[in-house]
Amino acid sequence: MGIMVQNLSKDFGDFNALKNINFTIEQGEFAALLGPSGCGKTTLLRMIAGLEATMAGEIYFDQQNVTHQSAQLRDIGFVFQNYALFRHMTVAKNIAFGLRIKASVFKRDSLTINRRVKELLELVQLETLADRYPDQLSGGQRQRVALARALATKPKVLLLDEPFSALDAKVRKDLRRWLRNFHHDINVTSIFVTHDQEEALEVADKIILMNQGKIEQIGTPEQVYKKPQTAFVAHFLGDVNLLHGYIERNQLHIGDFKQDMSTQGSWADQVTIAYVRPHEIAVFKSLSLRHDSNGSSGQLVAKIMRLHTAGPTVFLELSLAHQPKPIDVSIPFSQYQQNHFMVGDIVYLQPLLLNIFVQDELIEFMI
Ligand SMILES: Nc1ncnc2c1ncn2[C@@H]1O[C@H](COP(=O)(O)OP(=O)(O)OP(=O)(O)O)[C@@H](O)[C@H]1O
Repeated sequence: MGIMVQNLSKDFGDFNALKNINFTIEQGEFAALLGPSGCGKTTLLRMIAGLEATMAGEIYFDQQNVTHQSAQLRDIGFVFQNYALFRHMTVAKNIAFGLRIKASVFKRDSLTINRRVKELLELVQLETLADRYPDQLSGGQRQRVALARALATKPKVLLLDEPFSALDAKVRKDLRRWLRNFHHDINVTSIFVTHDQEEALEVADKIILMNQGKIEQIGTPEQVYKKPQTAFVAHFLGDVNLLHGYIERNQLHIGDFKQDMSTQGSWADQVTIAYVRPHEIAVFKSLSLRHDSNGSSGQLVAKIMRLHTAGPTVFLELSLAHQPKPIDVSIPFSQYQQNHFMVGDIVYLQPLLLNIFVQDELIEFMI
């Protein structure tokens, strides 16, 4: 089932928690609502579920307007942050719970219910744990039971509110990979709330990135990561370095690095801020005077202040002339070995991908 949200707003007293939210999620898509704490993700998810009243705007499931429909009628499976399993019930009984409640509606007898529970246990790969109680399970297993329970009645939409937040980092990582594959198999339209950018980038087909009750950007993980439309998105999605520069006569200058901007139009002379990710900077031991076909020339001169290796990657902290703060660059270990980089070395940098902003608006994107 596809979901469409139109002009949705929500106030709590004087506080404007959601401001004119618009997006669509296609049938079978896995969307992440991503943003910092307090940006309105849970409120939005609860409104889609029908657990929070809508003040302005509309919610459609396929073509049907469900804005004022009760949660029970929306045919939704919900997985919460904390597992919310019944402690006095076994895994199988927890999963069967929703089915038994709805048994009269679905005309299900015990045999049908047991068959469905078995099916769900297989789906979440917990067949052998049917008779355990929640206390006898790991956090990851409990969350899989919660997922099976949410899916028991074959909902058309699955909503997950920070489903992994109570788990430790390793289990969290394993479970999100598992969920990605699992979603691929079940193909239920799903929305997943998280404040963890890595999680959203790894799991979701589509990311809806929010900040202070508004949507900053919607796109695939690759689009939001590589083409952030606002400075907030660039900052929020992973490590970025900030480089101060200026445009003069249609040429961008950052230190000795220059980029011709005239192919993209005509630019007023102005100060700019460019964002570049640590792995999107090439590091050279000696100065190269080449002019690239994309109109860039020159390199940024930098000094290695610190370096440390972490498995296959080496992290360099570099200070640059005319830049107020040092920047971080990551390179493959093999390149570090070949070049014998050492603290105190002077090196030459070439940005491979720059996002340039003028007063928080993205004006240019290039490779
Ligand atoms: N019932 C309520 N009454 C008043 N304010 C509320 C209520 N529920 C949420 N808020 C406020 O609305 C804003 C959005 O809250 P929400 O829980 O949706 O954020 P969130 O992005 O899910 O945050 P988190 O990641 O911390 O869970 C917050 O500032 C919160 O304090």
